[in-house]
Amino acid sequence: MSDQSINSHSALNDVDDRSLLEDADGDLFDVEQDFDPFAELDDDELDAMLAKAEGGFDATASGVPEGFRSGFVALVGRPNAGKSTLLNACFGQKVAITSPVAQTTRRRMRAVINREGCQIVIVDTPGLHKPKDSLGSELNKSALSEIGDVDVVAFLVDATKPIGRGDAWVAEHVAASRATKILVLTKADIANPQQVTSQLEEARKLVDFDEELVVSSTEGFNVEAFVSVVASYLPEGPKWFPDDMGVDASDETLVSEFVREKVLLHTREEIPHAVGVLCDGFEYKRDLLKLHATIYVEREGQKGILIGKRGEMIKRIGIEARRDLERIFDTRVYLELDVKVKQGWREDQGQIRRFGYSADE
Ligand SMILES: Nc1nc2c(ncn2[C@@H]2O[C@H](COP(=O)(O)OP(=O)(O)OP(=O)(O)O)[C@@H](O)[C@H]2O)c(=O)[nH]1
Repeated sequence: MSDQSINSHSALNDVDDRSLLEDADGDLFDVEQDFDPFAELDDDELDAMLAKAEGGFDATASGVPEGFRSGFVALVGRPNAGKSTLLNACFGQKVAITSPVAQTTRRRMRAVINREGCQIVIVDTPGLHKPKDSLGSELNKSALSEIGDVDVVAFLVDATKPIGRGDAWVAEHVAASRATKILVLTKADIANPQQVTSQLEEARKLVDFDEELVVSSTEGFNVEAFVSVVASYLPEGPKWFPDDMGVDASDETLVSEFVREKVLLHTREEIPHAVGVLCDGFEYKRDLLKLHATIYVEREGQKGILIGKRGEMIKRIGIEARRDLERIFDTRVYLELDVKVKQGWREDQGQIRRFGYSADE
């Protein structure tokens, strides 16, 4: 479907739509966040997992080739280090949203990647930072909880930004982990050789790394090398997930995240941080996927900016989000957006949870 035909049908583009303009003080919706990593396993796989937990993995019994490796790697680092971009590059498709805005990632996302002889679950975490509100504390909690729970921790450091106190603080947590530690210097394509050398030297002072790699996720440089290095440190084990497992985000989560990414890309200053998105309508009608999402901001002024002059901003956000969603769901998409005000939601644990941004998700 062309933009023109979507334009002519979607209420998204109808800025006189009352729902876009009315004041909103209703409660947020509950989001379904019910990913159960074990729900997909059959009895044999569960048995193999239990055997492993009890101290032994029998490759023959589990049906995977001798020497097959599987496990979890967490990507951690400061906001903007390039964690989500590396996850997308390893996965081979954009599933985690990315933007130049710090703290883009608010939900831990796990993506299953399969390569010859191994299955790796890559865990993207929110950037670790000094929290300014309850939302920030939740994001840190979520990222830190992963460090203690995986086989490998990849500490991502931006090659172009001098290592500072923030990195040192992240490094303390990485150093304390019992997992294998890999230093990943990111954005090699825009760093000069001196930056790379000095960043590596500085990072080595922070943690005793088992391995180090310089990568460019956007250029695909050393992405497969990263996968191979991670795989070499994983324990022998079964395929925990079916090959087509993909990511642990629900369809509704992907919708709300891709809408939020477009908000981050097109707005400035406080708006990106004040925005929370919920997908509250998801319905297939023959070959059309009908979606509805509500964008929550904290103040009336922010709502006005988001809608824009004659609705141009919200229209742009909707068109770009729809394009991504058509690619992800491989079908035509009809997307409606509302903008509502929810004052002070970033200090409200209940709302943070309903958006799916809490550490317990
Ligand atoms: N040139 C270049 N830019 C990159 C590379 N990796 C990431 N970026 C850019 O850096 C910015 C931040 O990338 P993200 O992947 O969103 O960073 P993140 O660590 O997930 O950020 P948070 O969600 O804030 O924790 C985006 O604008 C990316 O396009 C790279 O290899 N090269």
